Amino acid sequence: MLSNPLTQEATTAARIRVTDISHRYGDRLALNQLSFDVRPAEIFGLLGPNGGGKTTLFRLLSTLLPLQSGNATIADRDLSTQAREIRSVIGVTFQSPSLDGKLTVWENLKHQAHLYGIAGELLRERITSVLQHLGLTDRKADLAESLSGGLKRRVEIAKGLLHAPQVLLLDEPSTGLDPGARHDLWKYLKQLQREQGVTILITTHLMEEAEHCDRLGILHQGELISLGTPDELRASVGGDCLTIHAEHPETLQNQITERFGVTPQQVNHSLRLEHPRGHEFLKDLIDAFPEQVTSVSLGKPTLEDVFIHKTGHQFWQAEEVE
Ligand SMILES: Nc1ncnc2c1ncn2[C@@H]1O[C@H](COP(=O)(O)OP(=O)(O)OP(=O)(O)O)[C@@H](O)[C@H]1O
Repeated sequence: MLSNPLTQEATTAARIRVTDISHRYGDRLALNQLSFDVRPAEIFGLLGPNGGGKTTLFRLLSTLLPLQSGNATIADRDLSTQAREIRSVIGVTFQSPSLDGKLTVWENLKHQAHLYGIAGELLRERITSVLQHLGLTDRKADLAESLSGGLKRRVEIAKGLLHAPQVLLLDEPSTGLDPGARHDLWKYLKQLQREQGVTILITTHLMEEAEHCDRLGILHQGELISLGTPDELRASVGGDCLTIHAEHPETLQNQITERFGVTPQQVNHSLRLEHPRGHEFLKDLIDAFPEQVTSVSLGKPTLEDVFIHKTGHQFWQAEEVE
């Protein structure tokens, strides 16, 4: 169905290249000098709390918003001068539903194919192929409105794949899906990547979704604050993470600094500390302040810890203050 991944590999090392992109809405700087590459057949996630700038970047890359500053290429086409060509090599799935509930799955796909000038035997071939790849063949005659949320999302993705794009852009693909449907969706995305060499860029504010990506860029207040594989990002946090609860966190923060020469971060109403040997430090901490410490948790760093490490905010707290 889709073009051969080997021929795609030959063209360039970056399937998407973003260089120094900034974007303003009036006085508000929504994106600040973003630069990153997405490699061929990679699943790349843009992770960030609401308001971080994901949707703005997504709209720029999907050619819905004109570039104000910086540049980008997708499959070697220039975003500012070749938007039409880019539209022919990308498939886009937006957050908002786009299916016509009164039409069948097949009819929804047929109308989408017509938009790309696909008709006749090719149309039948393409629809049959995407239905098969997305496990939808036995639902082709069902009305879209009768499908579960997970199946609808799959049909949305099928629409984006009809013209055999090299690059798939997915805005918050798991939002509103139950865990089973999320699991299925990821199975299909990985299959697309593996078998068809499709490059996939997703935006997400879900940590568990980010874990599925080959690499991640973490966006906070319009800036790319971290870039790497989930393992690399976690390794960037020094050692174990301790979260310490106390009745008077500020007082305890000062006492810990005086006693141990390290200053925990205050995050919400708790204290947070990274330590290379967390279990040993935990014991020393309890021995030193048995009355003040009400509870402590110790764990290996998570992506949430990466976010706190870089910003001093909890992920969800960052969403609320935006
Ligand atoms: N049309 C607009 N006019 C003014 N400000 C905007 C507009 N769209 C977005 N913004 C602002 O730009 C910043 C980035 O928004 P954006 O929607 O790109 O973030 P996001 O990470 O996608 O968040 P969400 O998941 O909530 O959509 C936010 O501060 C937002 O309020």
